[in-house]
Amino acid sequence: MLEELLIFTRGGLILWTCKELGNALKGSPIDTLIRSCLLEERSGAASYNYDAPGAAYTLKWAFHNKLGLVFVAVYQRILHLLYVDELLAMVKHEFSEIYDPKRMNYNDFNETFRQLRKEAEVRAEELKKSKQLVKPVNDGKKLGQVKKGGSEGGNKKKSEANDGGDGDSGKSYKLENGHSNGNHVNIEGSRTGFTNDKENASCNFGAFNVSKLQKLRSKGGKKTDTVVNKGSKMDPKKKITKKNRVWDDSPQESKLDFTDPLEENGNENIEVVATDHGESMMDKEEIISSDSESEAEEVGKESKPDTKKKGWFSSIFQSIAGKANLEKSDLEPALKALKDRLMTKNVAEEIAEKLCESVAASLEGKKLASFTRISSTVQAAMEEALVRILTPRRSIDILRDVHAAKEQRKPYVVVFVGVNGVGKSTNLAKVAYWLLQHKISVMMAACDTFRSGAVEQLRTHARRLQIPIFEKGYEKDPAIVAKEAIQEATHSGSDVVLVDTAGRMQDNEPLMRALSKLIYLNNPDLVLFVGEALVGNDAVDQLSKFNQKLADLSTSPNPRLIDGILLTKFDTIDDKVGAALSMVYVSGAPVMFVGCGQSYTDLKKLNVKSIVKTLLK
Ligand SMILES: Nc1nc2c(ncn2[C@@H]2O[C@H](COP(=O)(O)OP(=O)(O)OP(=O)(O)O)[C@@H](O)[C@H]2O)c(=O)[nH]1
Repeated sequence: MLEELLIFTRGGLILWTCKELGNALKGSPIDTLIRSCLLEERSGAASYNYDAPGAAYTLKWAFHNKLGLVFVAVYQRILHLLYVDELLAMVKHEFSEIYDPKRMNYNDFNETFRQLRKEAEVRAEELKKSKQLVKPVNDGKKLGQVKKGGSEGGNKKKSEANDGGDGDSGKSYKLENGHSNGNHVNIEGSRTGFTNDKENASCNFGAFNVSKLQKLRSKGGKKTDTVVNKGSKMDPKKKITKKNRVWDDSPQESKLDFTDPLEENGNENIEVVATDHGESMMDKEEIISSDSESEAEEVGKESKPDTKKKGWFSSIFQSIAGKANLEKSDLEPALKALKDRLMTKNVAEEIAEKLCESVAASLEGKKLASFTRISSTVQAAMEEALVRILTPRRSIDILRDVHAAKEQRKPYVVVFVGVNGVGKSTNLAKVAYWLLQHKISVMMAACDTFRSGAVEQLRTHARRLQIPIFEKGYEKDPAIVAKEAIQEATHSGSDVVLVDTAGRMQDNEPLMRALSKLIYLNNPDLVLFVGEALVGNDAVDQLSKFNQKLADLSTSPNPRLIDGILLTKFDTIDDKVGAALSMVYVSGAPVMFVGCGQSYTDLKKLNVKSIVKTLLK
């Protein structure tokens, strides 16, 4: 049986909810759907599963993009209700007929809904009996015309008035009419406002199971639910060919700098480095604009419309110039091109696909007056989505947290994890250097007791930086070494312990188990995943499996997962910046540092604006 049907605006106002349905919902499935799925550019998924204690729900949704409305149905997963998609389409159609942005009370919709539900149930029953295949309903135009047989377009004036409604995002969802949740849901339009809630929810996205990780990340727990997804399969053999990769130290003429100096008010050394890099960055930016001037102008808010020849986007939309409303078929070619473009920038295929599905879902049915507006609207929607994903949902201010730990007389502990050779030790040393510049005392803990030479490598960094190192040689349990290092740091009054760990492949179960133990035993303040910016689809595999293994192999009921990402070798990737997007999308963890060279000062912050611009170029 259907548990809930809710209609709200994209701005967050609940317009109508069915009071007759079922019992009060357990947990907060709708809040979680919005936070974990709709606002994270995962709305292209077919459905969303939510587990609360004593209940397992499936949620389905439909958008009326032109009117800025969202329709969500919730039902018990066990029931496999066949009519929900049809019912949503019918409700969408009928409600759009009576919707008025100025109107607040829709009690008269109760009776309409009752009829629609009855009709949908009867149809589903008939189909079941006759074993016919359920035909998809297109926006309720064929079915459920309980009153008059209008269409979405029948509400022109109202929809125009509401066209800008999307900008309202950021208000709260006020649950009215005694909605069963009985609470207010704060939906921030920007990820910066999100808290890191622990929830039993997830979204499944094809083979690499993003949703599971999403759930694990937010809950910090083990598998609870899955989401049905029509989605595509990721072919692990399919690799993106990378061109012009440079491995040596020589600066590359055409490479880009997508980073910000680590600290605006940083120390002299970092500022000097930043200044040097700033100059070269300007050069590089100039190279980009002269390479593809017309395309670059289409990207971002600074772009000037229609001053140059039409780019790839424009040509794709030529066939639908002048269309009043965007339909899925209109969007498909453009989104296919967008997906390919993202993949050329090293975005993992699965991520590119999901993003395009989400953008399509947000644009379908939107009223677009002219060719130019179609182009810019699609581009703007993708740009917004990318910014939203890359902008950290919560700030992790290491310096502030270090001082807070200091006040409690305990060291702040960071564990560096990742696959082999990505630059863990080198970038650990860079972070140590950065902390020293902020007058924070640092101790290194040599917990790579596996690879020969690893301890000596770290010792060299410690000597150069003149900081203490805690080491116990090789073949020791790294979890115990880390524990002793933290005890030592507590005694000696070190502010921070940076724990180096052995590189390990995400599928290496014994080593992953050892890492899980290290994290469980020492409960670090920050688990930093060090990953190369050079990877494409592998980025997803590495990060998702690290998270998965940390969750599965932990003995704790609330396992710790990756808190942040340190992206290395950014100086070698030219404009193939997609790994940053893939990693953040798949883990939800922010990129906290970017390694962009082999000296201690080569550590920066990610410049989201620059990355987005490059991804869309
Ligand atoms: N160009 C460039 N090279 C880097 C960067 N960070 C690290 N490297 C180089 O990458 C190589 C591997 O670095 P390590 O720090 O030894 O990597 P690791 O992850 O500790 O290696 P394992 O302990 O074997 O897993 C070294 O040659 C580093 O100089 C970076 O940001 N840019």
